[in-house]
Amino acid sequence: MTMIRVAVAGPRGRMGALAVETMITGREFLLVGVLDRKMAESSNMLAGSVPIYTDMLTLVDEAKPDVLVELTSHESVYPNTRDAIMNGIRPVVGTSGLTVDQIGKLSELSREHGIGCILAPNFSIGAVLLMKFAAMAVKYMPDAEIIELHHDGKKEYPSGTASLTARMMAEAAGSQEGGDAPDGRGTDVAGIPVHSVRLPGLVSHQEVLFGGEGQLLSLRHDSFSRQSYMSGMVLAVKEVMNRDCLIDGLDKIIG
Ligand SMILES: NC(=O)C1=CN([C@@H]2O[C@H](COP(=O)(O)OP(=O)(O)OC[C@H]3O[C@@H](n4cnc5c(N)ncnc54)[C@H](OP(=O)(O)O)[C@@H]3O)[C@@H](O)[C@H]2O)C=CC1
Ligand SMILES: O=C(O)C1=N[C@H](C(=O)O)C[C@H](O)C1
Repeated sequence: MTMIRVAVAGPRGRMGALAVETMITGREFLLVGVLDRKMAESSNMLAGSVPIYTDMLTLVDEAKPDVLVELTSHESVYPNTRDAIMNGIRPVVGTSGLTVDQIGKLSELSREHGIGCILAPNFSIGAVLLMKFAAMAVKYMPDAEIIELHHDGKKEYPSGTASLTARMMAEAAGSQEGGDAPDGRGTDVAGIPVHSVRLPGLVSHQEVLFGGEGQLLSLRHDSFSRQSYMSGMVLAVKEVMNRDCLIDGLDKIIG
């Protein structure tokens, strides 16, 4: 069996640490390096044998990964993903915060280089299904708002999941222009108000509410543990090897 050579960016983070564990234990994968801008002073190895790199070019030259699992921050995700594609490494991007414009540029770059890239703002199957159900429901109940609720350590808002959900809903409703959400009531994403809650005790939760005359439809997904993301991540790392362009969302992979 040929193993997929994987590198993880952001290995000290909540998600990155779990991704490292998953890639080390997965029999199909070989974790060949991690990208960490603040290398530990005491060691240049993670788990005793995985090299820690502080820059992408050295990682590319020395570790030769097939895939980069990107789990850093909204500031680093675009340059890391761009540099990976330009160096022939297939990115699997879990990090939130890419703008529509950046996604467009990455898509072009990916096609130009014939390098697969998967953007997966949420790796959990339940959240992906919620997005698909929301896109289905909005055609019949167009008055909708999104509430995303996360742990208080989350820096960015709205969440990547809520942003993709709103974009999928707008596309399904044929209203990609946006700009309809009233000022002061959440963030307008593609015309859909998104409300962001950050509280201790929460992990990751999302509700999409659809209002109609005398009725309310609520679609909700809860991740109680980050383990909920790992099977989707494994799927994306395998799947990106077979792609030659950018895929925006795991929903396009699960069909
Ligand atoms: N797709 C999905 O299913 C999920 C996605 N996420 C997303 O993943 C991202 C990370 O989340 P989480 O792990 O909770 O965040 P954390 O803040 O816990 O971890 C992010 C890590 O990335 C590091 N980092 C930042 N910039 C760089 C860089 N340029 N190179 C290397 N490392 C860097 C940070 O370290 P430092 O700043 O100290 O250098 C930190 O250790 C977020 O955008 C979040 O929304 C989270 C959960 C699920
Ligand atoms: O930061 C998190 O925790 C999460 N981030 C992703 C997002 O921004 O949607 C995915 C999930 O919601 C957890």
